[in-house]
Amino acid sequence: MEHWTRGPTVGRGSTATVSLATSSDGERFAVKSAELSSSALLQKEQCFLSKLGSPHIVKYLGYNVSIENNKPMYNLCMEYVPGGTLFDAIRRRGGRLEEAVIQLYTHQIVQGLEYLHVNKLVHCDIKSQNILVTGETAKIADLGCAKLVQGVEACTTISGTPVFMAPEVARGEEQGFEADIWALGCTIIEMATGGGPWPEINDPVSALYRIGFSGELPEIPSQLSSKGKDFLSKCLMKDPRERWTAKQLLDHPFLEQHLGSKFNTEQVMGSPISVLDQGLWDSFEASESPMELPSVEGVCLNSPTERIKKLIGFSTFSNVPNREFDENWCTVRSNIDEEIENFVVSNNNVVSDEEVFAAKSSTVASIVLEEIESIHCDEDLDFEFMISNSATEVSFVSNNLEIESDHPNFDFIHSHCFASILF
Ligand SMILES: Nc1ncnc2c1ncn2[C@@H]1O[C@H](COP(=O)(O)OP(=O)(O)OP(=O)(O)O)[C@@H](O)[C@H]1O
Repeated sequence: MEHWTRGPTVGRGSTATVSLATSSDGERFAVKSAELSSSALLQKEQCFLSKLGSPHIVKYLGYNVSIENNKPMYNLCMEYVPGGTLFDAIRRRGGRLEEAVIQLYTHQIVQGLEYLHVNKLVHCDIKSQNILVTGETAKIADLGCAKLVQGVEACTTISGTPVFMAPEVARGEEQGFEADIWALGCTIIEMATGGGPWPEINDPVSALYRIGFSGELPEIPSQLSSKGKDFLSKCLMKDPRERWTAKQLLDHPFLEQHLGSKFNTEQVMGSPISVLDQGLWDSFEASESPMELPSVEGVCLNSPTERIKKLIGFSTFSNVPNREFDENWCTVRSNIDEEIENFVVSNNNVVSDEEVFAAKSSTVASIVLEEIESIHCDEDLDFEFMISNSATEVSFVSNNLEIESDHPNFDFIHSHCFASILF
């Protein structure tokens, strides 16, 4: 993906802009771009997408770094899906989809989810705005919030969109595969009604309390067939252990029956319209558990992680840590033979007090560990974790979760980085 030309913008999210692009041999594709300095989520998405291959997940084509307007841009290239999002399609269709179309799209989303879950990935942000459609095809997109589940433990960091969160996620307990199934249920409600699962709630904090603690369930749309209602009820089981898995849902009679797909694709397609700019429906990424609730105005929230990400800034991404910048590096632990992945964070302007040090270590650790887990899930690899003595740079190489060191800030690193303690 070296030679291509950026075309018109086709979509904007909170973290990136998506453009239509043309390769040197005339192929059209989509490029999701963010400034390199703030592309951590996009890079994480690249790591996930590059490992996946399913007709129900948007297809990865490559990535590169370009310089545009004197700024380095990180570009994730993927197939272009001309119909836009399912959210757009619902609006174009007059605010609701007929059951044959709901069934068709649901079937494909469940197939995509089953594929992700078999690969130990939780999408964490299933909603109509993250499903791309074209004619009779639906594909899961936007893996920016996705997480790799290791072993039987569900993720304890929480991401996603408040109104689509499952009760256990809203309570900040865990976010496993079951949470994607709940969000699928909410997406079916969107398709059937044109609205969200909790139409009467209009702020994220109320949504989280209601979902997590009221014991209520979203209303099942009355116009759905009995099979459709039953399918939805299996997605919206309060107890995640009782919720059906994607694999089970694939055998549900709602997906088995062939309602036919003779709907007018013209109506579902058409040019994408802009998405609602509504905090309640926007995603946020990785607040720690126990969960910190979003601010009322806030979309992207005042979680400690977000605050600190902003504080430190991500100003360098390089295959070689910039150790010349600060000569006094401390290797916290290393058994490295070969460098596999490198992530460097630096900010010359930050005062290097203990708090900032801890914050930097923690932020980098959480991002990098997720990144690394996603890349090398089954391998035991060499690793290195280094900190400059002035605490202005942190460097990770490869993937070990343990730190053993006599470093004076070891306690900070250990407790703040690896025990998921809020700071
Ligand atoms: N492959 C694609 N083909 C066509 N349009 C796309 C494609 N990928 C994304 N888009 C458009 O770009 C928009 C933004 O993309 P995306 O949701 O991936 O960005 P984001 O910054 O991760 O969003 P979010 O705010 O949910 O984090 C989408 O809503 C969609 O309209």
